[in-house]
Amino acid sequence: MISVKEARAIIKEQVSAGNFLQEDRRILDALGYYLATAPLATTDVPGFDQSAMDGYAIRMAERGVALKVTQENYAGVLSPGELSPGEAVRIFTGAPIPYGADTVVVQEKVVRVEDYIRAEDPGLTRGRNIRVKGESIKKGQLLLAKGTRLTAAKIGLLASAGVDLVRVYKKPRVSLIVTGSELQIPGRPLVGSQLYDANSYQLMAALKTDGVDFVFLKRVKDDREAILEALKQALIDADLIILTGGVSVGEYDYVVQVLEQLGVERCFYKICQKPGKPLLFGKTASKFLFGLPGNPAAAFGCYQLYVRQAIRGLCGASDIFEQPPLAHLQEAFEKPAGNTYFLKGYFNNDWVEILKEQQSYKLSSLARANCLIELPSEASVIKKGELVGIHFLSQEYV
Ligand SMILES: Nc1nc2c(c(=O)[nH]1)N[C@H]1C(S)=C(S)[C@@H](COP(=O)(O)OP(=O)(O)OC[C@H]3O[C@@H](n4cnc5c(N)ncnc54)[C@H](O)[C@@H]3O)O[C@H]1N2
Ligand code: MOO
Repeated sequence: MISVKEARAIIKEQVSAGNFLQEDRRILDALGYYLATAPLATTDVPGFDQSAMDGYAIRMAERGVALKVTQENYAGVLSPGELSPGEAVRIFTGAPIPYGADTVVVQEKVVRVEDYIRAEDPGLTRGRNIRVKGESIKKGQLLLAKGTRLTAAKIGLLASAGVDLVRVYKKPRVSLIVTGSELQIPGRPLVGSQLYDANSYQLMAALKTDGVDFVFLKRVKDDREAILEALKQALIDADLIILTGGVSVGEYDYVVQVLEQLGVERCFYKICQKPGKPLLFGKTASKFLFGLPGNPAAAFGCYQLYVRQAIRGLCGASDIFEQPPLAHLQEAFEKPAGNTYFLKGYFNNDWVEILKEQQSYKLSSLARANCLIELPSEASVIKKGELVGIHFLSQEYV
């Protein structure tokens, strides 16, 4: 059995050595992807000197003088035109500054009588309300660093600088194999000692939340041949295989044996942690595999703590298994030293509460949780108010 720290180090090392395939994507199809090369601005932003306000373009030296409005510049106008002495140009936000003008006075600070205006803004200074060409971004400038994950705001930045294609790391295709002869699909009646399959649903949903687009799902009975066939197929279909159930020591727990038969190298099996002790991590030449324990809260916890980080790594993230944020523990907790505990928790305002019902078959507490609290292996008494690491669960925000 290995420690949590060792398990993290092994996954990080293996995943970082993975063969990262790249592809070009349109920026709108690249949300959540990691950049494989740094995109450069195709243009200056702004591309020309332009007005930041609705008002009048003037010469600063002619402030306070009656000026004839000779022209109107709106955003998108083809030519900026020219401003001669004694003139003003009616201008709108985003419109080009006419040659000869050096200042824009906002319309609220202008007195207009027919075709004449007078700028009455004592605070006006030269260059006011003008966005200068290239002030925000210079043509050829590096917009985002390699390894950056594309978010909505970053996609907006790329678009503003004229970038339409980006080179990103391909996301892994995932196969999810859910084992268990006792499993029934929600919506169908339970027979005998059947129970509803929660794992495939929670993991599919988590993968979706985490931006994994290609997931093949297969449910199989605790049958050696069926597991073998499902795994053979998964090794063809996917880059990452996630199995749930059948990783323990029971008579019907075939996963470990079948993996050996298929030549999957076992990187580790069993971690000094609770829950999720029987977690398995393996690899072939180009694929990775996790065997998650069947108990649903343990399976979900192992997904959040390990699989999700591996997926991030395979997507090109370099910051996997970073130190988790800290929170104050709301009440004291005692545990035996030697195992890392991951407790279902609720974080709020710098404090974290340990939820009732920590057993790994109980999902109502997991559904209330927004994080897992990490209590280190060596600790046996953790006092109220002590700082502990918290791992936020995959969540979508609206
Ligand atoms: N003698 C020992 N027994 C067990 C040990 C051990 O060390 N020695 N470890 C226990 C721990 S901890 C866990 S976790 C489980 C892991 O067992 P498996 O991964 O082999 O999982 P199963 O036996 O298939 O199932 C465990 C439990 O979870 C339920 N389950 C399974 N799949 C689903 C699903 N998709 N949706 C909902 N519930 C599911 C299953 O019915 C069982 O109740 O082993 C302990 N035993
Ligand atoms: O540790 Mo098991 O993974 O408790 O349910």
